[in-house]
Amino acid sequence: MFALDPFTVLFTTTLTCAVLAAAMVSVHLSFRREVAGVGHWACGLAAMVGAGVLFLLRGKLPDALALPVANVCLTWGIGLSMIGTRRFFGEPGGWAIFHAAWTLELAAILYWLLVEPNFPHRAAAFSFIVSVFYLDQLRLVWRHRVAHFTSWFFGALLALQCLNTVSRGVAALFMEPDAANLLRSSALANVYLAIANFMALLITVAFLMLATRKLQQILEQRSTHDPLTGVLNRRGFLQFFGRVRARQQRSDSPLSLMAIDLDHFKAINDQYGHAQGDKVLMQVAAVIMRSARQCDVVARFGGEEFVVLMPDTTLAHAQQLAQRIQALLRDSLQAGTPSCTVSIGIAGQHLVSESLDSLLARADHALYRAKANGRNRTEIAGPAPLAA
Ligand SMILES: Nc1nc2c(ncn2[C@@H]2O[C@H](COP(=O)(O)OP(=O)(O)OP(=O)(O)O)[C@@H](O)[C@H]2O)c(=O)[nH]1
Repeated sequence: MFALDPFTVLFTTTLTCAVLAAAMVSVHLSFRREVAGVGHWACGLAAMVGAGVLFLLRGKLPDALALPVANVCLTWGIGLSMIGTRRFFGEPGGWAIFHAAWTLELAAILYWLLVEPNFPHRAAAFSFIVSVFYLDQLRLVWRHRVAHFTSWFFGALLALQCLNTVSRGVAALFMEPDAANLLRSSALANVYLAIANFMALLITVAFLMLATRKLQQILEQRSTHDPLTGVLNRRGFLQFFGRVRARQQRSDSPLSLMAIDLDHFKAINDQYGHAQGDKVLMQVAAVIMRSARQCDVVARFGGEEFVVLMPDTTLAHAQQLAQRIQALLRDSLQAGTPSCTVSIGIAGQHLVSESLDSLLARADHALYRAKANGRNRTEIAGPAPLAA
């Protein structure tokens, strides 16, 4: 049977936790607004380092002091990672469980260390208490599960760790008294130590993988969306256009494109200020989104111009949508918000070979006509020249 030296394992685990805590602090400082919960994880790891140091100093400090403080630090560490995971998934609370757990742990250790010394009961109490933290995180991962490796990896590790701690608690209560004592080289203590050592590393890495994936999704979203209105930007629009175009070429269905421009927007900015102008832009974007169907692609092409790509849509249907946007904009004016109208140009793609540039140019041309003809109106573009 292989035997692990408990002190060496404890030392490497403590060192690993310290390195991971530093990594978490760095991630937290760089992306605290984008990814929540990393700061709690960093504090949790720091608490675990404190616990590790105290366990390593056993013999040099009185047990009556070192053991209760080390156990409470460890409970804080695991509890804080639970709070961090909750924050990550956007769930508030968890502090009631956290405070109840560490107070219970402190009471249990003081009682079974000083009043009625009993190591198995101490080990069982700690194991069952921290299992609650792992179970809670497992519940969160299940509730927010996504079909991605990181989600399953984190969940599987939490389940394994939960099983590991519960088994140690059960073993402490029902097997020979020293079976769960990590400082004796029993088979169970070896297995528990080996798993717990890797888990501290793996669970933290799994959480970092979740955080990195979230960050990647946020950055992707930022590179393809307009930050003010939340609709697609030009880059995001081009990506969608490629997909819509491929589908359309297969089905040979009609496709329409609408260019929308706010009327006299400069006057709104000048009269009410830039902040009010921004609010108007957001309101117009919301109205367009509300009017469009789920399959339509809405984008802001900079300034006060929006574009809507409508797959499977004839010019007649696109015109109805334009009317709906103008009516909704009239009705949705809020008290205190400057009134605003839009001019719209629509182009229908008759030739599948017509390029996006040509389609946009025709819609823009129709839009200029709408402006020239008095604004707050819709104009339809003429057919594409055959060369396009
Ligand atoms: N508040 C705000 N204003 C913007 C933004 N982007 C562009 N603008 C302003 O939009 C205005 C556009 O003015 P113009 O191109 O003259 O158009 P307009 O006043 O709407 O006139 P017409 O289009 O002819 O009806 C400028 O004053 C820009 O400063 C933005 O993100 N927020």
